[in-house]
Amino acid sequence: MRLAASKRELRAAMGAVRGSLSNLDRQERSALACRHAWSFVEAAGAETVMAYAPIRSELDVRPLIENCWQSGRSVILPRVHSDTGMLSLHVVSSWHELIQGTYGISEPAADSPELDEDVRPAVIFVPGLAFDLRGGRLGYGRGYYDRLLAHRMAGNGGGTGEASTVWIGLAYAAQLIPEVPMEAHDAFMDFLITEDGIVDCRLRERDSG
Ligand SMILES: Nc1nc2c(c(=O)[nH]1)N(C=O)[C@@H](CNc1ccc(C(=O)N[C@@H](CCC(=O)O)C(=O)O)cc1)CN2
Ligand SMILES: Nc1ncnc2c1ncn2[C@@H]1O[C@H](COP(=O)(O)OP(=O)(O)OP(=O)(O)O)[C@@H](O)[C@H]1O
Repeated sequence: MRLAASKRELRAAMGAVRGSLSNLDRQERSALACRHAWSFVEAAGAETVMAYAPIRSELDVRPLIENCWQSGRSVILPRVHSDTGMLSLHVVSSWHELIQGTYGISEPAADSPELDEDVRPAVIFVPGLAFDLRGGRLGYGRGYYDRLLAHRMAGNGGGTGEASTVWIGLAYAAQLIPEVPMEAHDAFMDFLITEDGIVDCRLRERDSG
């Protein structure tokens, strides 16, 4: 399928772009992006924040996680279930609670209590290889976040009366591209945050497929 092939090529190209930033660049840009993200969390009054434990050259979100802990917010990290393709969500209160999991990602241990299905984080910070200004996202190609949206956050933003979760792509500005090829199942981000600031993607025209 053409779309799958172009996503595959884009993954390789954008992985190389992200990996070509120097360590110092990545550190400085991550710190700036985390500052923007932190002001978002505070302004939104978000008390439960889902993030990720960075791998490879992903934007280092750890300063944001530590800000959340210091301010008494709850931080949620996912655990990968590669057999089902699902993520379980767990509250984590220190780095010591994490173990080395699937794909080398630090994650809550198997005996860490799982959040109930109906608990929705106020915001979710999502890593990726590339994003566009409509909120399009390219990940590693296993569909974990797409499935999280489909199974756990169905009706997100759909006016079900429950507070909806805000999805935020967190990336270096170098990862922004004109258009990520999107399929029907792909999750759009509500906002993008980079070292340059915060972009609201919600009002941009989206057509997927
Ligand atoms: N830090 C971080 N945590 C995350 C994600 C992420 O992108 N970053 N995920 C976002 O979904 C989920 C994990 N998804 C992942 C999917 C594939 C690979 C990966 O390394 N794939 C290999 C291909 C080999 C294979 O597929 O078995 C690769 O890219 O080389 C890593 C994470 C949940 N946690
Ligand atoms: N809701 C869903 N239910 C079942 N399979 C899904 C769902 N969403 C996506 N998938 C499958 O997951 C695979 C990867 O999707 P995609 O290429 O969009 O991944 P990605 O968003 O780049 O990856 P990731 O979220 O792991 O970083 C596809 O084969 C797709 O069919």
